[in-house]
Amino acid sequence: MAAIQITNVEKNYQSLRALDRVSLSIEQGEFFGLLGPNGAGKTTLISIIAGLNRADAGTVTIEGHDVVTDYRAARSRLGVVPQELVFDPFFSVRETLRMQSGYFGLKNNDKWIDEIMHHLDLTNKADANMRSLSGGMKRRVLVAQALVHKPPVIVLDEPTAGVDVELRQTLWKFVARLNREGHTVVLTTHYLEEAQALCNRVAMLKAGRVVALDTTAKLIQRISGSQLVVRLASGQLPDSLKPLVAIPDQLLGGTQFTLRVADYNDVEPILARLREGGAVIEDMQLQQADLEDVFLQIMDGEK
Ligand SMILES: Nc1ncnc2c1ncn2[C@@H]1O[C@H](COP(=O)(O)OP(=O)(O)OP(=O)(O)O)[C@@H](O)[C@H]1O
Repeated sequence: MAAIQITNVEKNYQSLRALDRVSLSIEQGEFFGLLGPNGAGKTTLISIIAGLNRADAGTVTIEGHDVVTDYRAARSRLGVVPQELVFDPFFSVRETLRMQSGYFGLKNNDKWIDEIMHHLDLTNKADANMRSLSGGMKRRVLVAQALVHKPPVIVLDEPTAGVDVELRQTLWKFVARLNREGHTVVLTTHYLEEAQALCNRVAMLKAGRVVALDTTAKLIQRISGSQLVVRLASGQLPDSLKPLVAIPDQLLGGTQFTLRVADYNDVEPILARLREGGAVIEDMQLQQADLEDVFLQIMDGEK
């Protein structure tokens, strides 16, 4: 049984099609990345998964339970870390987590609450009022809140947007551990190096449609070989090299170009052509392709 089964989900906001027949099957134990540029539909999809928003068509099930017709069973299997920070400012961290436990009918949950607070480095803030916490601390509580009922499926909507390196590391360590212990994790993020490091499989959304779905490794393999990034001090990229440009937007007038190369042997002829064309190189680097390159290519509609 899939952890999350999304079948032909559609969502319209007036004339805007935010989700266009999205189908995804996320298996139990996966660490799954949902990627896409601003406005692609990620948050809309997550809020439908969480039962906070209704699809116009299609279905979503969590471990077999429909999020609309079997809401309570679906919701109890799901922990959602939303993008926005919304709290009652008058409660302490511990009270907030106890209340959330109560919502799921859990009375004596302090042992697990203590454990979550420990892993998220919140223990010394347990009795602090929510309103006294910094934004990053509030975000930790948001994560803790999503986990109070030990949900088998955890969905994180941009949990590291604007948070410091320390929280990112604390958070990923904990989430990776939960994943190793068998929890399914679905993540949206704009930090593609994070997605690359953590997710075994990735879906890319663009304008409400799934435009790529594969293992992270296979997506990266789609970009064969390496990339030569050259920055020109003067001159222009000769026409003969333009077909090698991996990121078409760079042809719109920049001085930096990312060129596809199979291996080191390709580099010297490229440099020769640049010199013949009168270009002067300011800087160059040979890089392995990564998820960000794949993302840019797919979003540019090249592949
Ligand atoms: N309540 C709403 N009313 C009208 N349009 C909406 C509403 N919520 C979202 N949209 C639109 O639906 C589209 C998808 O938005 P969504 O927030 O799901 O994108 P996203 O991929 O999460 O973007 P981001 O990366 O910026 O968070 C956008 O064009 C957005 O403007």
